[in-house]
Amino acid sequence: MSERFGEFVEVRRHGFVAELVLDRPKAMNAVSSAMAVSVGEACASLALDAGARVVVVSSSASRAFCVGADLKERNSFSDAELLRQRPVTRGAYGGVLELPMPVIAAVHGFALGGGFELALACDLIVADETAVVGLPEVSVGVIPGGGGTQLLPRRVGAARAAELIFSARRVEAREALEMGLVDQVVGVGGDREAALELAGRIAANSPVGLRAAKRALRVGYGLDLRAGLEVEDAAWRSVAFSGDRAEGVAAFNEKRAPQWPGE
Ligand SMILES: CCCCCCCCCCCCC[C@H](O)CC(=O)SCCNC(=O)CCNC(=O)[C@H](O)C(C)(C)COP(=O)(O)OP(=O)(O)OC[C@H]1O[C@@H](n2cnc3c(N)ncnc32)[C@H](O)[C@@H]1OP(=O)(O)O
Repeated sequence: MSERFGEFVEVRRHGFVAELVLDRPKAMNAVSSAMAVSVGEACASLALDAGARVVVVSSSASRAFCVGADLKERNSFSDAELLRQRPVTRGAYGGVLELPMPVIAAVHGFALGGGFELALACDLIVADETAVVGLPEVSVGVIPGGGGTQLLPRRVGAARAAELIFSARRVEAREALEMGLVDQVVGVGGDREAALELAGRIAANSPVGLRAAKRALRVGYGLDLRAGLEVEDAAWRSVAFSGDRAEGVAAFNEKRAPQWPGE
């Protein structure tokens, strides 16, 4: 089953895994205003989809995951149009970042600028050997505006994030893995399959638990330990009396696979 969101985004279902496909291959998924709107709409729909336990963000473009903001479109923008477009693209990136379930980016080819920021907004990044990532914005006179200045240091530390953003350099797959910019590197063309396989393994777990664990990880990160432990306690209490917990414990004791109620 699949659903289109505008011309450039498709959502496909694989059981409890939803795949959000960036589908503007002729422009290497350059993020135009229309595409940003569609990404935001698709995320708003997925956020309310209890059957989507895990989301994979993939690309139909052969050479790229996403090459960032559409510089051709932006070249035609007046200052007013650029400012008007900002909340639209914030909606797209915020939509990915705020998805309540685990999100995995499947990256091959170029993931640059806003394209890498979309991947950084995901929880995990699976790349193939062709992946080339980076935040080159200062080389075109801007700065990472899709969360990169905040998300990259959380992945690789302040100094490495500074080096990558200041130098605007691209990083190929193997070095990206060593630096922690991506979490897995697979053979050429294997990123989507590997991401869907990982998503399937994660989706076999409690959907209630997965969403609570993501909340604790996201909200607690960056807090001091005491405040972080309070966030974890609140997340624990949100699942302590859930149907999923009851089912999980019963299934373990009855030596059978759980059938998660998802509530
Ligand atoms: C996380 C939640 C928080 C929310 C906070 C707020 C959110 C706000 C959201 C803002 C959006 C993000 C903004 C972002 O930070 C800013 C940017 O992304 S700036 C752009 C960054 N990207 C780049 O700099 C990449 C530019 N492209 C290249 O470097 C090269 O094209 C390439 C990708 C390395 C490929 O090089 P080549 O193989 O040599 O091929 P070509 O260069 O000839 O390109 C082929 C063809 O594609 C066109 N193209 C490539 N990139 C873009 C692009 N970014 N936009 C538009 N078009 C692009 C290129 O022009 C060629 O076209 P042709 O000449 O064939 O017509």
